[in-house]
Amino acid sequence: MPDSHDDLPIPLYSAAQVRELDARLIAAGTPGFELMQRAGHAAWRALRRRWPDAGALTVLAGRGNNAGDGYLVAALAKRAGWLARVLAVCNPAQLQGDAAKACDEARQAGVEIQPWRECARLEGVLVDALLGTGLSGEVREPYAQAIRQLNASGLPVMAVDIPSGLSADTGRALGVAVRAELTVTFIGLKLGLLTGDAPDCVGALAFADLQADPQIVAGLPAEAVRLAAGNVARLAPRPRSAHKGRYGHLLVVGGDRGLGGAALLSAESALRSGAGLVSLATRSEHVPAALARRAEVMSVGVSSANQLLALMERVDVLVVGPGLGQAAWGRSLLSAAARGARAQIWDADALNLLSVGAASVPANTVLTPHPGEAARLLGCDISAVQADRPAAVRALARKYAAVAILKGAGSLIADPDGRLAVCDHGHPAMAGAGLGDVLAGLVGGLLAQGLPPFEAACLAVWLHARAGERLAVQGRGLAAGDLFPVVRQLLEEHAPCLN
Ligand SMILES: NC(=O)C1=CN([C@@H]2O[C@H](COP(=O)(O)OP(=O)(O)OC[C@H]3O[C@@H](n4cnc5c(N)ncnc54)[C@H](OP(=O)(O)O)[C@@H]3O)[C@@H](O)[C@H]2O)[C@@H](O)CC1
Ligand SMILES: Nc1ncnc2c1ncn2[C@@H]1O[C@H](COP(=O)(O)OP(=O)(O)O)[C@@H](O)[C@H]1O
Ligand SMILES: [K+]
Repeated sequence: MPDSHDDLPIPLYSAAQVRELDARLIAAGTPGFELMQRAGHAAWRALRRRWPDAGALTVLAGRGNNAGDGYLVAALAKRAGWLARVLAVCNPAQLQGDAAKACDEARQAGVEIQPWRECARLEGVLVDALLGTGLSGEVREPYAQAIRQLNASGLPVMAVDIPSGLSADTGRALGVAVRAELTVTFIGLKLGLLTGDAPDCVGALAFADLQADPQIVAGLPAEAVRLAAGNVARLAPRPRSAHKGRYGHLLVVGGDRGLGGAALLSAESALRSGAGLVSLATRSEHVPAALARRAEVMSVGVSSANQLLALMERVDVLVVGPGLGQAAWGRSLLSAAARGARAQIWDADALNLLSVGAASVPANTVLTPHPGEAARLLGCDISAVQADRPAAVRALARKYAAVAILKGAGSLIADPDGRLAVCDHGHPAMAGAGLGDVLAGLVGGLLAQGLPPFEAACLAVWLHARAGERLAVQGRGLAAGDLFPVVRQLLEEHAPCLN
């Protein structure tokens, strides 16, 4: 399957940064209204490409420059012979600057402009030009009502720049947000288009650079990067003389009573990503099943911290937490693991124990919380994590001086130095048990093969999400273990084992 997001840029910006880009472009000689006209044209082109035969559109317009873009789309549609109407949530007499000019242009083109009412008739493709990057705070009335009406209409919706109500910084719906089928965004890709509530609001995402001078754009450091084939790390090809000792020895620690499968999934995932040697420290009663399922994994029963410490002497990387439980067994193994000077991945119950102070995080650790675990680690509730996922993952990385992966749609990876990456791949079919265990093993397998923690985390998240997408064509019911052959295949496509 081709990477359908390949045409999107890599850098991601906040709303303030996009405003700064606008200002720099204007200062360098491109008038604001010229940029708005380019935005109008880009949006109109995208709309016509997606709905060539619609023949009618209704623009819902607010009062800022986002509305200006919408008025210009209406003017272009009208001149192309479409039925084009604008429903104005803000009295056009109150529009200012470029937005007022755009409204005049729509009038001159013969566009019908009417005040928006709750009972207003909607027809054709709906163009959401209510709120753009100027949104601040929860959506107020009557905008909220207009958004609800648009969402309830059952008609196709194109969002201009960003679905109204969605925060360009966090991807959170500020009370309510438009659910678009297509979003056309301008100049810089906004971080909030890729995480949080965005996957349910943005629809297909198209990008238009508005012919912005690439040097001016490159002059502004981005807030984050979007993970893509071109910017995730590659494993080096293996020399013909390769031997397993060069690709790391990884030890998975976990699998208390009733939870044995989680640790085994992580171990198999590490094995399937190319780790040289994989061991599993688990409850003795799980060892026969582990050996039967994966004879390649050296499965050992451990009942004490000392046994684990002895095993740790021989390994390079630890994955601690899958199925670890929070009882005495898991606690003592976690505190033993925390004493080891090894690169580690802490997942699941290792994170839950960490949140209650049962251990402290060693250097070179990757934390892999889902939003519930992240909330416990940060001492807040899940809604606070989801309200600002970029801030939450950054806070975790800082608090624990570790690389942190905040999982869930639009997974984010942060390091303590402030690097931030976002993965807009993945699929809701991945919302099932064990997918996180596979990710933890994958990060570990890549660390074992020599990638640094942040690079290993980014590549693992990207491979995992891409594998989920490939499998999701078959629909729900994806079993975590289904990912192994697909991750292997993707890894080879991305970085072949041999030159
Ligand atoms: N040259 C350029 O810069 C280019 C910009 N471009 C376009 O401009 C867009 C940014 O335009 P912008 O900055 O005018 O803001 P925008 O999003 O239209 O809305 C601002 C208005 O919204 C209102 N409002 C705010 N919060 C609210 C709330 N919670 N609930 C309700 N209302 C709320 C607020 O109203 P007020 O509070 O003032 O009454 C304010 O007046 C950008 O997304 C892109 O589409 C392109 O044309 C390319 C060139
Ligand atoms: N809707 C979704 N879209 C994209 N990825 C998802 C979605 N739901 C779950 N995932 C991914 O699946 C994995 C689930 O991990 P986790 O919740 O820890 O599961 P478990 O603990 O059962 O292993 C994470 O990597 C997450 O990002
Ligand atoms: K909008």
